[in-house]
Order: sequence, then C-alpha cells, then structure tokens
Amino acid sequence: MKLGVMGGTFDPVHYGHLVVAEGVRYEYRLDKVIFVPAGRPPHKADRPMSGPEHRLTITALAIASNPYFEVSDLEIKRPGLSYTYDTIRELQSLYRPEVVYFITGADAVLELLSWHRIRELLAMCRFIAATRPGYNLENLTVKLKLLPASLVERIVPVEVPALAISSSDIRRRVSEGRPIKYLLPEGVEEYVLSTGLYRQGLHQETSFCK
Ligand SMILES: Nc1ncnc2c1ncn2[C@@H]1O[C@H](COP(=O)(O)OP(=O)(O)OP(=O)(O)O)[C@@H](O)[C@H]1O
Ligand SMILES: O=C(O)c1ccc[n+]([C@@H]2O[C@H](COP(=O)([O-])O)[C@@H](O)[C@H]2O)c1
Repeated sequence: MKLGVMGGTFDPVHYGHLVVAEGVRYEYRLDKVIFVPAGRPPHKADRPMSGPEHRLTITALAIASNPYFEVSDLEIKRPGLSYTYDTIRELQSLYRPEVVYFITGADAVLELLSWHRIRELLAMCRFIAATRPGYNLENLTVKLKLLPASLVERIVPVEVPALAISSSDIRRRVSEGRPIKYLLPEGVEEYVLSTGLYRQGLHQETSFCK
C-alpha cells in the first residue's frame, strides 16, 4: 500500500489543501491520503486556533466526496505537541504501508530543519513538497544544507495548480464580513458561517487546543 499523509492545522481547510492532496495522490498513484488535523502544531503552539473538534469536522466535510481521502483524529487524541515523527510512526504501525509520503506545501517544507527528529523522520517517510504561490522551492537545498544529501533527496517537489488561498486570509475575510465562497467547499463554508467561527477576528478565536 502507498499511503499519503496530509498534515495541517486546517483552520479552516480550503481548496488549496484539496488540490495539493489530489494532485499528489494522482501523480504517485497513492492508495489513500489521510488528512491529519494537527492537535497542537509544534510551531504554532502559542497561537490561538479553533478547537480541534471544529477542525476535525470541517476536514471530514471537505473530503467526504473523495473516495481516496480519509481523516484521522490521531493527533487530536494524542496529548502534547503534535510531532509529525510520532504521527508517521503511529500510521506505519496501523497500516503497515509499503511507503509513506508526507505531503506539505512549499512554505512548510522550507522550514523542515526546525522539525522534531527531522533526520529520523526523513529516513522513515518521503516528503512531497507541493508548489505554493509566494514560496520558492529553488531555495530548498540551500535552506536544508545542514542535512545529508541522501536525506534531502527524499524530498520531492511536485507542481500543483497554483491557488493563492490561505486559512489566514479566509479567517480575516470572515471577520471583515467579506465573501469566502469558492475558496473552500460549500459544506465547510456553511459550517463556518453557521457556527460563527472566525467572526470575532483572530485574537478571539474559539479555543486553544489542550
Ligand atoms: N494554497 C496552498 N497551496 C499549496 N499548499 C498549501 C496551500 N495552503 C496550504 N498548503 C499546505 O497545506 C499544509 C497545511 O496548511 P495549513 O493548514 O497551515 O493552511 P494555511 O493556509 O497555510 O494556514 P495559515 O494561513 O493559517 O498559515 C501545509 O503543508 C501548507 O504548506
Ligand atoms: O513535527 C514537527 O516538528 C512539525 C513542525 C512543523 C509542522 N509540522 C506539521 O506540518 C504540517 C503542516 O503544518 P501547518 O502549520 O502548515 O499546518 C502539520 O501536520 C504540522 O503538524 C510538524
């Protein structure tokens, strides 16, 4: 089995995430892509974010129409910071896949040097770095020059349709009463608007992950 793992804060999930996951699934003929909403993302630990139950629900709504996509609450259930290293280990023992691809956007992959146990993580799974407007993957080898070339080779860039959509822009739009239609799936839009998520602005988001 070839397993894709799409990790993210998903606050909220949007078409940028879905286009990346579907593009990589097709390119690499993945059997399954598991979306893993971060319980407590390590590099955003002191930042307010919506409660995990909201982020899990909207991720499930967003992927419902794709038979290759699944969502996992594994990071949300795990106490402490949500390190990708722990997640991949857990998924490997659950699914016993032949190979795991961790799917990230260019912005996240450019910061890989600061990730927990990055050398071991790169040895355990391959990384797919999807293109993202505003981020240049040509800098990747310079940014990661402290890592052995044999590990950097395990990070593969993939070109996906450029969508300049971000969760932070969507949150800002909601708080300013501007439209978010066509930036994210309708079901997610309805959920966001009906629950009042993001309406009070970034400084008053619903809760911290515990
Ligand atoms: N429009 C996009 N194109 C390509 N990759 C993306 C895009 N949006 C998000 N990603 C990638 O998806 C993963 C999860 O992203 P995340 O949930 O943090 O969304 P975000 O839009 O970057 O959020 P925020 O604006 O709050 O930082 C990351 O690896 C990120 O690089
Ligand atoms: O494990 C780490 O040290 C680590 C550091 C930064 C980011 N990540 C993961 O990378 C994914 C994308 O993060 P984000 O913040 O862009 O949504 C998400 O699954 C995070 O948990 C993981």
